[in-house]
Amino acid sequence: MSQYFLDLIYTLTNCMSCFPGSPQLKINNRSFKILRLLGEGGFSYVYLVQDASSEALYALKKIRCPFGQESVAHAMKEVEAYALFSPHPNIIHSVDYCVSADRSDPGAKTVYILLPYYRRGNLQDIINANLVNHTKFPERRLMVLFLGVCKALKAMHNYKVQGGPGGANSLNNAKRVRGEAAQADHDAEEEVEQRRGRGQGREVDDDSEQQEPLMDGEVTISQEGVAPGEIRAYAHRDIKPGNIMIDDDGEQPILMDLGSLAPAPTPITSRSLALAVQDQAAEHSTMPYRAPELFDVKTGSTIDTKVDIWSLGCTLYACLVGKSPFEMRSDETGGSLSLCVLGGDWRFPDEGAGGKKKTTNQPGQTEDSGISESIRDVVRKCLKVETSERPDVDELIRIVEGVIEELPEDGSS
Ligand SMILES: Nc1ncnc2c1ncn2[C@@H]1O[C@H](COP(=O)(O)OP(=O)(O)OP(=O)(O)O)[C@@H](O)[C@H]1O
Repeated sequence: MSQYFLDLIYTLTNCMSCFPGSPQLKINNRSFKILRLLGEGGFSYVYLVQDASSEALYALKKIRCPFGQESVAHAMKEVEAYALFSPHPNIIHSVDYCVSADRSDPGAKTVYILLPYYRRGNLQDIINANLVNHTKFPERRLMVLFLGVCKALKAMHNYKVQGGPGGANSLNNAKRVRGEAAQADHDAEEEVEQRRGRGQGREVDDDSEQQEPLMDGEVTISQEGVAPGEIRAYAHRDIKPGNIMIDDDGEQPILMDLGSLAPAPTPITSRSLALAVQDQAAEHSTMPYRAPELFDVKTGSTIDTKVDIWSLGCTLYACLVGKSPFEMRSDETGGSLSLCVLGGDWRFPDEGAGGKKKTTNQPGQTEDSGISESIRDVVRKCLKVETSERPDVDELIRIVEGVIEELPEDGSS
């Protein structure tokens, strides 16, 4: 009960808007004006906010956790994930976070994550603009962006556990890296840490809460049992154009939405684990970009980082054509999307069965959607139903670098 009143007081004074309707909120001692809604997902809203003192713009992700500790722990895994790969030029990092109690429902919490704001939007926004304006990505620029996403994935797929005592604990890493990121604001940060020790922050800093025994099939970003310096691979599991922001320079992609991150490989040792992983994929991995092995998880199989390589193939295709290859195919055939994915049934718009170019009404002429053969090959390599036939991220990077080298400068062909 006393904890509830502590939460309530903290909430009223620190985290939520003080007056209903006021577009202001405070996060760990900093005031922000809410400017507008940027986007929303299943349990979250993302707002554009402005620091009241510095006027800097940020994106604020508000994750509702209506089911108490379990859903808070899930949101906290996303917080940890933002710190895990920081700093990386192609992976989003968080600026700050806090957990707040819900005034009307004591069991419910809200996790706020402050993120850098990317004003150019994401790859899906560019795809939409291309469809409306009948324009296309310049191929070289697209492949440079694609290479940046591959590099972000390399950091995840080849992640090395940080060294030092406690280095094998992801939450410790998260705190350490976050501390580094906040050096410029050291005094304020120190006060925030003290505040966390006293009030609402206790919830997020309590390691025991993060280390509860795992249920069969539960996925965490824990690094237990992996020595510092050893590889602890992670799969993003929700690669899609909407999760790739464009940096303000317009050149670099920024991989975001780390809520689906999961350790890899995951050996599927039981039927219940297979179903748990399948359910998790249904919840977190967007269907048209989801790998076939996540639609029908087989006992005895292993789910690994190749799920992201598949999603990369779908993402590249969507940038070239406007839609995921399987959305495209199921629209064409009227068949179910999952059957198209499981059967690897997709093609480029100017191709017929067996990858042969479609003929036009003009005798001897074939259709041409203007996509370079070398780029088509990258898509083909990623979209192999058999996981062992897909390249790993290192091989993919080599292939993409080769493609970029051979492509003419945009606008010069
Ligand atoms: N840092 C940011 N800068 C600018 N816009 C952002 C930022 N983060 C998120 N957005 C916008 O908010 C939308 C939703 O963000 P995000 O994908 O993190 O939420 P989600 O609830 O996890 O969504 P999903 O259901 O796709 O998993 C994004 O598609 C994007 O348009």
